[in-house]
Amino acid sequence: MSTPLQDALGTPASSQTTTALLINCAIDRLYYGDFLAVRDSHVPITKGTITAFIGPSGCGKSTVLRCLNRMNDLIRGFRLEGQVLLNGHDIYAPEVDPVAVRRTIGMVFQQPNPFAMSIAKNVGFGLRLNRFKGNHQERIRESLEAAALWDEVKDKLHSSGLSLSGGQQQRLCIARAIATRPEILLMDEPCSALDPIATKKIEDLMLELKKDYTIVIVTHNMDQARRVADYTAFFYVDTTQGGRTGHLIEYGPTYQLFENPLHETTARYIRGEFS
Ligand SMILES: Nc1ncnc2c1ncn2[C@@H]1O[C@H](COP(=O)(O)OP(=O)(O)OP(=O)(O)O)[C@@H](O)[C@H]1O
Repeated sequence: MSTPLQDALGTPASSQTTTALLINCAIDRLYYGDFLAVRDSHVPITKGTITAFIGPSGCGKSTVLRCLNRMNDLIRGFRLEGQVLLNGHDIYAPEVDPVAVRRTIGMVFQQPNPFAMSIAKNVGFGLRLNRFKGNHQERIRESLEAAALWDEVKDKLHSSGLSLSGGQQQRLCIARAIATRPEILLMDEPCSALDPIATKKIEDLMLELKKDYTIVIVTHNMDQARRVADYTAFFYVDTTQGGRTGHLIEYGPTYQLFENPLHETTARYIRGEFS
């Protein structure tokens, strides 16, 4: 199902990458119209790991996440100064089709958003869109199994996706996102609409999926970042002087960032002194 472009994006440009560095996100300045939303945020994403973006509201976590698969392109006035390299290839290069980027880098949103169609059709949606030549039923089953949902829905594959609980709907959306076998999964606060039991299931699922996918998650929940993330990036926006531009304060292995942060602002955030 891959296109030549996808093949190119998936192939490391030999001299530019190490095997572990999958995405090199180097945002110098990012604008929505005249508004400078994010500055100076360089974040590496390592293959086969979970990276968490944390920080107070408005610091640019979701904006930076959406840069990784060009979802911001859909927002009027969006402009990026910088580069996002996937396997050493600039995903913002003029010849790159953003749709192909999004095929390689899937996304799951804060609110579970199944389509108003059957469970099976939800998961098979991207397969139909991409004219997948393989066995659809088999791929749908594999994806539901990988999303830890198969046992709960195998007898009602033709029921509406909207008939599932919130946690099941979110796992359905994960199954839909992985059905086309992206390389990377972006998750924007995937548990914020879920209860603690459903949240635990999604966290367990993330740890399982990390064997096959590289995951980047935005979370407000610092305990969640500690539980699931190998690496954490802390963003901050200092609004006290009327500023509203978010930027990266520090990035590192999760245990290091939480146990021994380099910056006082990080330490204060982790101690819960502001949110
Ligand atoms: N579509 C948009 N158009 C204009 N400005 C936007 C848009 N989306 C976000 N912004 C602005 O960009 C800045 C960063 O927003 P973003 O949603 O990325 O932050 P965040 O850290 O994810 O916040 P939260 O934790 O509240 O979701 C904010 O000032 C926000 O108002």
